[in-house]
Amino acid sequence: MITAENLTKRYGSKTAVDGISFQLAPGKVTGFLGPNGSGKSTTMRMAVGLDRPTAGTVTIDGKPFAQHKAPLRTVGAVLDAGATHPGRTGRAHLRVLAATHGISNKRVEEVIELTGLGEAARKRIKGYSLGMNQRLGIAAALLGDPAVLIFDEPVNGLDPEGVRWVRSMARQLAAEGRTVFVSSHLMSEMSQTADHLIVLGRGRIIADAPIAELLSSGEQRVLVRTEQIADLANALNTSGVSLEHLDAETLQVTGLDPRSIGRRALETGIVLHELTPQQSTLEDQYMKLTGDYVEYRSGGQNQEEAR
Ligand SMILES: Nc1ncnc2c1ncn2[C@@H]1O[C@H](COP(=O)(O)OP(=O)(O)OP(=O)(O)O)[C@@H](O)[C@H]1O
Repeated sequence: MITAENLTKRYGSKTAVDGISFQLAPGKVTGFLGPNGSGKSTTMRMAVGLDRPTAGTVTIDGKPFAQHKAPLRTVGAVLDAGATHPGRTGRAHLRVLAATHGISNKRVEEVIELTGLGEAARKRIKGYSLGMNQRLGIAAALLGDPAVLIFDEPVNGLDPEGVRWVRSMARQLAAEGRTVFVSSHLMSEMSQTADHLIVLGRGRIIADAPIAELLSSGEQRVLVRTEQIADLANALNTSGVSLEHLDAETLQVTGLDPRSIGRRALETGIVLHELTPQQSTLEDQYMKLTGDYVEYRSGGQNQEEAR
Protein backbone atom coordinates (compact mmCIF):
# COMPACT_ATOMS: atom_id res chain seq x y z
CA MET A 1 0.00 0.00 0.00
CA ILE A 2 1.33 3.44 -0.96
CA THR A 3 -0.26 6.48 0.67
CA ALA A 4 0.50 10.11 -0.15
CA GLU A 5 -0.88 12.95 1.95
CA ASN A 6 -0.57 16.52 0.84
CA LEU A 7 2.71 15.52 -0.79
CA THR A 8 4.61 18.54 -2.07
CA LYS A 9 8.00 19.09 -3.70
CA ARG A 10 9.43 22.44 -4.64
CA TYR A 11 12.70 23.06 -6.43
CA GLY A 12 13.38 26.72 -5.74
CA SER A 13 10.38 28.61 -7.08
CA LYS A 14 9.27 25.60 -9.17
CA THR A 15 6.54 23.43 -7.61
CA ALA A 16 7.02 19.97 -9.13
CA VAL A 17 4.45 18.21 -6.92
CA ASP A 18 1.68 20.34 -5.48
CA GLY A 19 -0.02 18.90 -2.41
CA ILE A 20 -1.24 15.59 -3.79
CA SER A 21 -3.01 12.86 -1.82
CA PHE A 22 -3.77 9.32 -2.99
CA GLN A 23 -3.87 5.77 -1.78
CA LEU A 24 -2.95 2.81 -3.96
CA ALA A 25 -4.69 -0.49 -3.46
CA PRO A 26 -2.97 -3.88 -3.60
CA GLY A 27 -3.92 -6.38 -6.31
CA LYS A 28 -4.17 -3.66 -8.94
CA VAL A 29 -2.01 -1.95 -11.49
CA THR A 30 -2.39 1.78 -10.90
CA GLY A 31 -1.29 3.85 -13.83
CA PHE A 32 0.35 7.20 -13.07
CA LEU A 33 -0.32 9.25 -16.11
CA GLY A 34 0.56 12.78 -17.06
CA PRO A 35 2.34 14.89 -19.65
CA ASN A 36 6.12 15.29 -19.46
CA GLY A 37 7.13 17.37 -16.47
CA SER A 38 3.87 16.85 -14.58
CA GLY A 39 5.66 15.47 -11.50
CA LYS A 40 5.39 11.68 -11.88
CA SER A 41 9.08 10.86 -11.42
CA THR A 42 9.42 13.30 -8.53
CA THR A 43 6.49 11.62 -6.75
CA MET A 44 7.96 8.17 -7.31
CA ARG A 45 11.40 9.28 -6.17
CA MET A 46 9.91 10.64 -2.95
CA ALA A 47 8.06 7.33 -2.41
CA VAL A 48 11.39 5.49 -2.34
CA GLY A 49 13.32 8.07 -0.36
CA LEU A 50 15.43 9.44 -3.25
CA ASP A 51 13.92 12.89 -2.82
CA ARG A 52 12.67 14.52 0.35
CA PRO A 53 9.18 16.09 0.34
CA THR A 54 9.06 19.84 0.94
CA ALA A 55 5.77 19.20 2.75
CA GLY A 56 3.39 16.29 3.30
CA THR A 57 4.21 12.61 3.43
CA VAL A 58 4.37 9.48 1.35
CA THR A 59 4.41 6.14 3.11
CA ILE A 60 4.70 2.49 2.13
CA ASP A 61 2.63 0.21 4.31
CA GLY A 62 2.26 3.02 6.84
CA LYS A 63 5.92 4.05 7.14
CA PRO A 64 8.20 6.29 5.09
CA PHE A 65 10.51 4.19 2.91
CA ALA A 66 13.61 5.09 4.95
CA GLN A 67 12.09 3.69 8.12
CA HIS A 68 11.70 0.20 6.66
CA LYS A 69 14.40 -2.15 7.93
CA ALA A 70 14.74 -4.08 4.68
CA PRO A 71 13.70 -1.74 1.84
CA LEU A 72 14.34 -4.32 -0.92
CA ARG A 73 11.84 -6.64 0.74
CA THR A 74 9.26 -3.85 1.02
CA VAL A 75 9.40 -2.02 -2.30
CA GLY A 76 10.86 -2.93 -5.64
CA ALA A 77 11.48 0.10 -7.80
CA VAL A 78 12.72 0.63 -11.33
CA LEU A 79 13.31 4.35 -11.59
CA ASP A 80 16.41 4.53 -13.71
CA ALA A 81 17.21 1.32 -15.52
CA GLY A 82 20.68 2.63 -16.40
CA ALA A 83 21.84 2.91 -12.78
CA THR A 84 24.05 -0.17 -12.68
CA HIS A 85 27.74 -0.99 -12.65
CA PRO A 86 28.51 -1.44 -16.37
CA GLY A 87 31.56 -3.68 -15.89
CA ARG A 88 29.62 -6.29 -13.90
CA THR A 89 27.62 -9.12 -15.32
CA GLY A 90 23.88 -9.04 -14.73
CA ARG A 91 24.16 -11.99 -12.36
CA ALA A 92 26.99 -10.36 -10.36
CA HIS A 93 24.98 -7.13 -10.08
CA LEU A 94 21.99 -9.04 -8.72
CA ARG A 95 24.18 -11.05 -6.32
CA VAL A 96 25.72 -7.87 -4.86
CA LEU A 97 22.27 -6.38 -4.32
CA ALA A 98 20.97 -9.63 -2.83
CA ALA A 99 23.94 -9.87 -0.44
CA THR A 100 23.16 -6.44 1.04
CA HIS A 101 19.79 -7.84 2.14
CA GLY A 102 20.77 -11.39 3.08
CA ILE A 103 18.92 -12.66 0.01
CA SER A 104 20.12 -16.04 -1.29
CA ASN A 105 21.80 -16.76 -4.63
CA LYS A 106 18.92 -19.17 -5.23
CA ARG A 107 16.57 -16.18 -5.31
CA VAL A 108 18.95 -14.47 -7.76
CA GLU A 109 18.58 -17.45 -10.11
CA GLU A 110 14.79 -17.33 -9.65
CA VAL A 111 14.51 -13.68 -10.70
CA ILE A 112 16.86 -14.30 -13.65
CA GLU A 113 14.45 -17.03 -14.73
CA LEU A 114 11.32 -14.95 -13.98
CA THR A 115 12.47 -12.01 -16.07
CA GLY A 116 13.79 -14.07 -18.94
CA LEU A 117 17.33 -12.70 -18.58
CA GLY A 118 18.65 -16.18 -19.31
CA GLU A 119 22.03 -16.25 -21.01
CA ALA A 120 22.34 -12.45 -20.78
CA ALA A 121 22.89 -12.81 -17.02
CA ARG A 122 26.44 -14.02 -17.83
CA LYS A 123 27.25 -10.95 -19.91
CA ARG A 124 28.55 -7.59 -18.82
CA ILE A 125 25.86 -4.95 -18.35
CA LYS A 126 27.62 -2.46 -20.63
CA GLY A 127 26.69 -4.68 -23.59
CA TYR A 128 22.99 -4.85 -22.66
CA SER A 129 20.24 -3.61 -24.93
CA LEU A 130 17.63 -1.27 -23.46
CA GLY A 131 15.25 -4.24 -23.18
CA MET A 132 17.82 -6.34 -21.29
CA ASN A 133 18.56 -3.41 -18.97
CA GLN A 134 14.87 -3.09 -18.27
CA ARG A 135 14.61 -6.81 -17.48
CA LEU A 136 17.62 -6.51 -15.19
CA GLY A 137 16.02 -3.54 -13.41
CA ILE A 138 12.83 -5.51 -12.88
CA ALA A 139 14.82 -8.57 -11.72
CA ALA A 140 16.53 -6.38 -9.11
CA ALA A 141 13.16 -4.96 -8.04
CA LEU A 142 11.79 -8.48 -7.55
CA LEU A 143 14.77 -9.80 -5.54
CA GLY A 144 13.22 -9.21 -2.13
CA ASP A 145 9.78 -10.47 -3.23
CA PRO A 146 8.26 -7.09 -2.27
CA ALA A 147 4.52 -6.43 -2.00
CA VAL A 148 4.90 -3.00 -3.62
CA LEU A 149 6.40 -2.32 -7.04
CA ILE A 150 7.10 1.06 -8.60
CA PHE A 151 8.05 1.34 -12.26
CA ASP A 152 8.80 4.75 -13.80
CA GLU A 153 8.12 4.78 -17.56
CA PRO A 154 9.09 1.11 -17.89
CA VAL A 155 8.27 0.77 -21.58
CA ASN A 156 10.08 3.89 -22.82
CA GLY A 157 12.20 2.93 -25.79
CA LEU A 158 11.37 -0.77 -25.70
CA ASP A 159 10.53 -2.78 -28.82
CA PRO A 160 6.98 -4.24 -29.12
CA GLU A 161 8.05 -7.57 -27.63
CA GLY A 162 9.61 -5.78 -24.63
CA VAL A 163 6.52 -3.61 -24.21
CA ARG A 164 4.29 -6.69 -24.18
CA TRP A 165 6.56 -8.38 -21.67
CA VAL A 166 6.56 -5.43 -19.23
CA ARG A 167 2.78 -5.17 -19.53
CA SER A 168 2.18 -8.84 -18.75
CA MET A 169 4.72 -8.75 -15.92
CA ALA A 170 2.91 -5.79 -14.32
CA ARG A 171 -0.44 -7.57 -14.65
CA GLN A 172 0.94 -10.79 -13.23
CA LEU A 173 2.48 -9.03 -10.22
CA ALA A 174 -0.86 -7.35 -9.47
CA ALA A 175 -2.69 -10.67 -9.88
CA GLU A 176 -0.40 -12.03 -7.16
CA GLY A 177 -1.88 -9.38 -4.85
CA ARG A 178 0.92 -6.81 -5.06
CA THR A 179 0.53 -3.04 -5.31
CA VAL A 180 1.85 -2.07 -8.74
CA PHE A 181 2.43 1.60 -9.59
CA VAL A 182 3.45 2.31 -13.19
CA SER A 183 4.02 5.70 -14.78
CA SER A 184 3.63 6.68 -18.39
CA HIS A 185 2.85 9.75 -20.45
CA LEU A 186 0.92 7.60 -22.95
CA MET A 187 -2.73 6.88 -22.32
CA SER A 188 -2.68 4.14 -24.96
CA GLU A 189 -0.06 2.33 -22.88
CA MET A 190 -1.94 2.71 -19.63
CA SER A 191 -5.25 1.64 -21.10
CA GLN A 192 -3.74 -1.77 -21.81
CA THR A 193 -2.00 -2.20 -18.48
CA ALA A 194 -3.76 -0.38 -15.66
CA ASP A 195 -6.97 -1.02 -13.70
CA HIS A 196 -6.94 2.37 -12.08
CA LEU A 197 -5.52 5.71 -13.14
CA ILE A 198 -4.15 8.69 -11.34
CA VAL A 199 -3.75 11.53 -13.81
CA LEU A 200 -1.34 14.31 -12.97
CA GLY A 201 -1.17 17.76 -14.52
CA ARG A 202 1.44 20.34 -13.42
CA GLY A 203 1.96 18.63 -10.08
CA ARG A 204 -1.73 18.23 -9.24
CA ILE A 205 -4.10 15.28 -9.44
CA ILE A 206 -6.72 15.90 -12.10
CA ALA A 207 -8.29 12.42 -12.01
CA ASP A 208 -8.13 9.42 -9.69
CA ALA A 209 -10.54 6.76 -10.93
CA PRO A 210 -10.93 3.25 -12.31
CA ILE A 211 -10.31 3.15 -16.07
CA ALA A 212 -13.90 1.99 -16.66
CA GLU A 213 -15.22 5.06 -14.88
CA LEU A 214 -13.06 7.42 -16.91
CA LEU A 215 -14.37 5.81 -20.07
CA SER A 216 -18.04 6.06 -19.12
CA SER A 217 -17.71 9.66 -17.95
CA GLY A 218 -17.00 10.80 -21.49
CA GLU A 219 -19.64 12.84 -23.26
CA GLN A 220 -21.45 10.67 -25.73
CA ARG A 221 -21.22 11.63 -29.36
CA VAL A 222 -23.58 10.32 -32.01
CA LEU A 223 -22.99 10.14 -35.73
CA VAL A 224 -26.11 10.90 -37.77
CA ARG A 225 -26.44 10.62 -41.54
CA THR A 226 -29.31 12.09 -43.56
CA GLU A 227 -29.96 13.76 -46.91
CA GLN A 228 -31.92 16.48 -45.03
CA ILE A 229 -28.99 17.74 -43.03
CA ALA A 230 -30.11 21.37 -42.72
CA ASP A 231 -33.56 20.31 -41.44
CA LEU A 232 -31.99 17.91 -38.97
CA ALA A 233 -29.56 20.54 -37.70
CA ASN A 234 -32.58 22.84 -37.15
CA ALA A 235 -34.50 20.14 -35.31
CA LEU A 236 -31.60 19.30 -33.01
CA ASN A 237 -30.35 22.82 -32.41
CA THR A 238 -31.35 23.31 -28.77
CA SER A 239 -29.38 24.37 -25.73
CA GLY A 240 -26.78 21.88 -24.47
CA VAL A 241 -26.49 20.25 -27.89
CA SER A 242 -23.51 20.82 -30.14
CA LEU A 243 -23.42 19.91 -33.79
CA GLU A 244 -20.46 19.36 -36.03
CA HIS A 245 -20.93 19.00 -39.80
CA LEU A 246 -18.57 16.23 -40.89
CA ASP A 247 -19.68 16.24 -44.54
CA ALA A 248 -22.73 17.16 -46.66
CA GLU A 249 -24.78 14.34 -45.16
CA THR A 250 -23.17 13.69 -41.78
CA LEU A 251 -23.56 15.40 -38.44
CA GLN A 252 -21.76 14.60 -35.22
CA VAL A 253 -24.05 15.36 -32.30
CA THR A 254 -22.87 15.89 -28.72
CA GLY A 255 -25.24 16.28 -25.79
CA LEU A 256 -28.18 14.19 -27.06
CA ASP A 257 -28.64 10.42 -26.94
CA PRO A 258 -29.47 8.37 -30.08
CA ARG A 259 -33.06 7.71 -28.93
CA SER A 260 -33.87 11.43 -28.62
CA ILE A 261 -32.23 12.18 -31.96
CA GLY A 262 -34.33 9.45 -33.63
CA ARG A 263 -37.50 10.78 -32.03
CA ARG A 264 -36.86 14.37 -33.13
CA ALA A 265 -36.11 13.18 -36.65
CA LEU A 266 -39.42 11.26 -36.78
CA GLU A 267 -41.39 14.23 -35.39
CA THR A 268 -40.00 16.50 -38.12
CA GLY A 269 -40.37 13.94 -40.91
CA ILE A 270 -36.63 13.49 -41.49
CA VAL A 271 -35.33 10.20 -42.90
CA LEU A 272 -32.14 9.00 -41.20
CA HIS A 273 -29.67 6.72 -42.95
CA GLU A 274 -27.45 6.19 -39.95
CA LEU A 275 -27.56 6.76 -36.20
CA THR A 276 -24.39 5.52 -34.50
CA PRO A 277 -23.25 6.14 -30.90
CA GLN A 278 -19.50 6.85 -30.77
CA GLN A 279 -17.56 5.48 -27.83
CA SER A 280 -15.45 8.17 -26.21
CA THR A 281 -11.92 6.78 -26.14
CA LEU A 282 -9.57 7.00 -23.21
CA GLU A 283 -7.28 9.01 -25.44
CA ASP A 284 -10.10 11.58 -25.89
CA GLN A 285 -10.60 11.66 -22.14
CA TYR A 286 -6.90 12.10 -21.47
CA MET A 287 -6.62 14.94 -23.96
CA LYS A 288 -9.62 16.61 -22.39
CA LEU A 289 -8.28 16.18 -18.87
CA THR A 290 -4.73 17.28 -19.53
CA GLY A 291 -5.32 19.83 -22.29
CA ASP A 292 -4.81 22.77 -19.94
CA TYR A 293 -2.00 21.14 -17.98
CA VAL A 294 0.69 20.46 -20.53
CA GLU A 295 3.92 22.16 -19.45
CA TYR A 296 5.19 22.42 -22.99
CA ARG A 297 4.26 20.94 -26.31
CA SER A 298 6.73 19.35 -28.64
CA GLY A 299 5.13 18.96 -32.03
CA GLY A 300 2.65 16.30 -30.93
CA GLN A 301 5.31 14.13 -29.32
CA ASN A 302 3.52 14.20 -25.99
CA GLN A 303 1.01 11.77 -27.39
CA GLU A 304 1.37 8.70 -29.55
CA GLU A 305 5.06 8.16 -30.10
CA ALA A 306 6.10 5.46 -32.48
CA ARG A 307 7.10 2.33 -30.63
N1 LIG B 1 16.20 18.17 -9.52
C1 LIG B 1 15.37 19.07 -10.05
N2 LIG B 1 15.64 20.39 -10.00
C2 LIG B 1 14.79 21.29 -10.52
N3 LIG B 1 13.62 20.99 -11.14
C3 LIG B 1 13.29 19.70 -11.22
C4 LIG B 1 14.13 18.66 -10.69
N4 LIG B 1 13.53 17.47 -10.92
C5 LIG B 1 12.38 17.75 -11.57
N5 LIG B 1 12.23 19.08 -11.75
C6 LIG B 1 11.09 19.76 -12.40
O1 LIG B 1 9.91 19.34 -11.77
C7 LIG B 1 8.86 19.13 -12.72
C8 LIG B 1 8.35 17.71 -12.62
O2 LIG B 1 9.34 16.81 -13.12
P1 LIG B 1 9.17 15.24 -13.15
O3 LIG B 1 10.43 14.67 -13.72
O4 LIG B 1 8.73 14.77 -11.83
O5 LIG B 1 7.97 15.07 -14.18
P2 LIG B 1 7.49 13.77 -14.94
O6 LIG B 1 6.00 13.85 -14.94
O7 LIG B 1 8.11 12.57 -14.40
O8 LIG B 1 7.98 14.05 -16.41
P3 LIG B 1 8.81 13.14 -17.41
O9 LIG B 1 7.82 12.21 -18.02
O10 LIG B 1 9.34 14.15 -18.37
O11 LIG B 1 9.89 12.48 -16.59
C9 LIG B 1 9.43 19.50 -14.07
O12 LIG B 1 9.10 20.83 -14.36
C10 LIG B 1 10.93 19.36 -13.86
O13 LIG B 1 11.64 20.21 -14.71
